[in-house]
Amino acid sequence: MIYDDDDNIPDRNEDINGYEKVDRYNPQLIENLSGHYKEVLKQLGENPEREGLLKTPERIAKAMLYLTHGYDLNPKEILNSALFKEEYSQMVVVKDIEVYSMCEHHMLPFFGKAHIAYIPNGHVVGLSKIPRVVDAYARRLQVQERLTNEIRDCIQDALQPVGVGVVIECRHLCMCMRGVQKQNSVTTTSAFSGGFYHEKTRAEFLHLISSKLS
Ligand SMILES: Nc1nc2c(ncn2[C@@H]2O[C@H](COP(=O)(O)OP(=O)(O)OP(=O)(O)O)[C@@H](O)[C@H]2O)c(=O)[nH]1
Ligand SMILES: [Zn+2]
Repeated sequence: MIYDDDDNIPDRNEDINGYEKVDRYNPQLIENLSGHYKEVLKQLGENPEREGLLKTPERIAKAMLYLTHGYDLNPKEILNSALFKEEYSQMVVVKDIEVYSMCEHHMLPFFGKAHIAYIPNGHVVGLSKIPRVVDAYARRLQVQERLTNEIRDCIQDALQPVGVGVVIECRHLCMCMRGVQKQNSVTTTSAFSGGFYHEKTRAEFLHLISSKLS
């Protein structure tokens, strides 16, 4: 069933991140989106009534809602929920964090790894919260550069550490399976703050993320 106008579409208002808030798990929203995806299948030359495709519009709707659920999350709150007073003043590095995001230009996936470091300034954060922040920003329509900066800024704001370093390496499917069709190109972006502008600190970070656990 397709809704032509605002009938039955869940209330929208601005969320904490300044985006329009949707009631992501509302069955009405899923039904509404499914109707649109059924139409997309038709327009692509498919027959949405054939057996294999009967549940596909609903599956796409649910998948897309999941792939954009980062809009519902407040990354700064995630970090603030697990700050611990601790006099550790060396670099903390969490590396090889899987990233799955979607480019905002083609809505195709880009994926790879994020490496995050910070130097505490009286507080450390629960380690799991760092990948959670990566996900909260990655599970939105993104460009890799903005994703990188947003993670840096969020950690800097919430922890007020001596500095933050973020390196992200991704493959963009919009460059592999269409367009320029370069299967092996990897894009690396980085963002730093505070102490990470110092050459030695940055070198230590880059060394730590390149070393492998044996
Ligand atoms: N900077 C940046 N560009 C991205 C990212 N993801 C996709 N893009 C690029 O966004 C650009 C959009 O360019 P357009 O020329 O408007 O789109 P297009 O005709 O589909 O471009 P092609 O991909 O070259 O075929 C492309 O060059 C993509 O490679 C990203 O995370 N960061
Ligand atoms: Zn793209």
